[in-house]
Parts: sequence; structure tokens; C-alpha cells
Amino acid sequence: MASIRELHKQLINKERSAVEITQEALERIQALEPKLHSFLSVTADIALQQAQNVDAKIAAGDEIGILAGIPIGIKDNMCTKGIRTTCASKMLENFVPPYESTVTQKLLDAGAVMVGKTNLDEFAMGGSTENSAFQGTANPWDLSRVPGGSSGGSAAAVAAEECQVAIGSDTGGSIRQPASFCGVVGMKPTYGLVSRYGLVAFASSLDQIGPFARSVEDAAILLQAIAGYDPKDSTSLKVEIPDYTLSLKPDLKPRGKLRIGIIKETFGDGLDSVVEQAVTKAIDQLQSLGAEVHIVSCPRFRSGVPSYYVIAPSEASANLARYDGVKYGFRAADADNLISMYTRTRSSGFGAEVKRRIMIGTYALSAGYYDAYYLKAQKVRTLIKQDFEAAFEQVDVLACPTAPTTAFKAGEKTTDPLSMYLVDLMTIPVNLAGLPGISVPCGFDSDGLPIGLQLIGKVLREDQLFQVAYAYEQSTDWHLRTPQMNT
Ligand SMILES: NC(=O)C[C@H](N)C(=O)O
Repeated sequence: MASIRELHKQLINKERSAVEITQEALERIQALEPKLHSFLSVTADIALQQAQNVDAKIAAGDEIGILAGIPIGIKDNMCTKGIRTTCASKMLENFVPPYESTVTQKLLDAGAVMVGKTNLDEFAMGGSTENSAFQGTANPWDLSRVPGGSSGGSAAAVAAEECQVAIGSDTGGSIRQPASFCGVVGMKPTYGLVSRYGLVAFASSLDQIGPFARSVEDAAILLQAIAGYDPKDSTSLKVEIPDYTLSLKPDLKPRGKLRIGIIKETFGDGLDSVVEQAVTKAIDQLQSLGAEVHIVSCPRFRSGVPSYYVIAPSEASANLARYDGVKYGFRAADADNLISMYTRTRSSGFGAEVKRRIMIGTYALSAGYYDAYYLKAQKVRTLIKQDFEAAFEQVDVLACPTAPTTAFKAGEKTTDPLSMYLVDLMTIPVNLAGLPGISVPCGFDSDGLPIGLQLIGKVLREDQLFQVAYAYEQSTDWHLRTPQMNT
């Protein structure tokens, strides 16, 4: 399995052309999609055109960037000019954005080759990609299981080598949890590091875009390309972006300088013993690589899920008000007045989970309930953030499982929304606090399903997360195992 760096070398040494690399990815997509369903649109013509542009540059002797000619998948909730962007919703089934998101523009400028738009839970609401209005995505390690969600299409596509890397969005775990279920690396950066301009909004105070890759180095290279200040996003941070690849060293020496804290509250109730064992072993491994390990407490960690499921639906109920059948998107036919047009459009355009969240959010924000629910949830959010701040006075990086279990069977949780919400138990607090988090493969269960280790960093310390994740990855062979997908 070649890395981005290796592919780049092959390109500049003219051992392979960008068109050849792209064709290979497209052939694999064609062979695997009937089983996997990770893409909602495959953009073969555009991809080949982009690849030809890269080859022309190489032929002309021009310098090309590290991502030039690299096949990439984009979650279908990021606007791509002239290319259908559906959010896996009937509401946007035929929506073709008139503008480009900042992230995809940056990738285009870097010469990356977009092979398609990946599947997701409708408007990124879900933890299994089963809430897509169009198709479910299979887990490449076991086709009867889910890839996680909501960025399940991106995670599965990368795990199955349909593309080299992919982009996802993470509101409560939507990058890290599917990365864990599919055995790949996934990072949610610090809130504000990557521009949200052109990302279809779900919960604006939590949404963040980040990379999926089969190695920590590839993830670092991809984040490098998409991070940075953007005046088009009012929450974008005006900060220098460090060279993340400089953090990639094989150990954590000098010994004892890097302190890792195990979050006490993430163990125990609800955590699968096989996940617990793998994560504990991974932390031992980090110790042997030179880290100093402590046990720390974040007492309000488990209040993350209840607080998130008030805040995120509240923001969603406001953000999704724009889908009214007038401005753009789907409009139901045969309404005889305006109110009935709104009602019919929204009743048939949105799926069950989206409607559930709009109702929860509207209720939580309504006069008389605002203080009891929304305000209270915001207060809990502050307490969770304070717990992290206190923990980070003792340690540099926090460690815990990414998800309480490995990938579950398709259909297992679709009738029980609460049990679906709990799959993000370990990831949600990180979004509430705006911190960076990464999931890195740390083992397999007895069914051969991947397990993820989550590392959580201080604000803007993605470099430290890459450092720890890379040192760990290089001392194991989990990332070298690949799912047996027969093409
Ligand atoms: N969007 C996310 O980050 C995942 C979370 N499971 C949600 O449904 O909100």
C-alpha cells in the first residue's frame, strides 16, 4: 500500500502518471461499489481531467505539490461547484452548488484528484450511515456491518482503498468513530482550524472538517493542506499552521517529557471488554515508547451525550429552517397554499432522524423550556470544557477508546435512536470543548473488526496528537492489515 509520499515520488520520477493512479482508483471503485456503496456520486470525468492537468504540469517540468494527483473522496455535505451535493437527503437530491467550499477549493488548488462524493447519514445525523436517504454503506471488514457514521462513506472508501484519503466532518464523532470502525486514521481538528465555508451546516458550534487516511503521515499531510484562516468563516482561527510532518518521530523521547492521561470515566459501564483490553495495551505501548502515563478524571465526561443531544438538535433546528421548498432544494408537489407547501415539503423531504432532531431542537429552544434545556445544556458544556482544562494542567495528551464497541450489524440500532446516540459517548465531549482528537487503529476483536484508540489534545496541539499517534502506529502493525475485499 503506497503512501502519499511514495505516490508523489512515483509521479515526479515519472514511474506512474496521475491518470494511471486515478484510473486504478476508478477501477477499484467500479469493482467494489456494488458491495460497498461508499460513494453517492463518482466523478470519473472530472477526476481524469484533474489528473491530466497534473500530468501536463509534470511533463512541462513544473513543480507539483505533495497532494497533486492523489485520489481523494469528499463527504457529500461539502459544496462542490457544479457537482451535486446531496447531504444524503432527498431535500438536496438535485442540488448543484453554485460555489466551492473552502476545503475543496484548497484541495483543487493543491492538485488533488476528487474521485467522488461519499455517503453519509442524512445531514450528518447518525452514527452508522444508515440514515442516508439513498443507500447504506457496508463495512469493508465485514459487509454485514456498518462503517460507523456519519462519515461512513469516507471511512469505508479509504479502508477499501477506493481512494488514498478522504475528507469528513465531525460534529460529535463523525470522523473518529467511523475511522475506528473501519480501521483507519481519522482526525477532528480544533474547532476553527479548518474553514467551514461551504460545509452544509448541521450544528455550527460543533461542526469541524478533518482528514481520513490509512496512515498518520497521510492524515498529517491532508490536514496541512486544508487548515488555515479563512475570512469567509467567522469562527476561523487566525493562527500560523505548523509543519505537522515535523512531529512524526518514531518514539516519544526524551523519556517522561510527554505526559499522557487516561480518562478514568471512559472505562467501565458500557465499554466492551475487548475494546478496553486493546486500548489498555496501546497505552502500555505508549509508555514503553517514552510517555509518562497518569490516570486523570473528567468527572462530567458522561454528561456529554445528554448535553450534546440538546445543543446539536437546537442548532440543527435553526440551520435546517432554510429548507422550505422556496429558496432551493426539494419542493413537494400539489400544495394548495403556502403553509401546506412548507409542511408537505419538510414532511416528505426529511428522513425520520432529521425530523426527530428538528422537533427536539425546536422544543428545547421554545419559550418556557429554553432555560430548562438549552441553557442548562450550555452550562454542562462549560463544565465539561473546564474538566478538560483541569486535566490538561496535569498532562499533555488524553487517551481513551474512540468508541465503546466495534462495528455493529446493519439494522441493529435503527429502531432505537438512544442506543445509536451512545456510540458517540467517547467522542462527543471533545466537540463540546472544541478540542482536537484523533482515532488510530489499535487492534482487532475476535471477529476481525478494528478497534480505535482516541487521543485528545489541547487547543491547536494537533502536532502533539500526530506525534503520539505516529510513534504508536510505527511500533505496531495494525495499520498494515487490510480488509479482504474480493474484487
Ligand atoms: N454528526 C456526528 O458527528 C455524529 C453524531 N452521531 C450525530 O449524529 O450527531
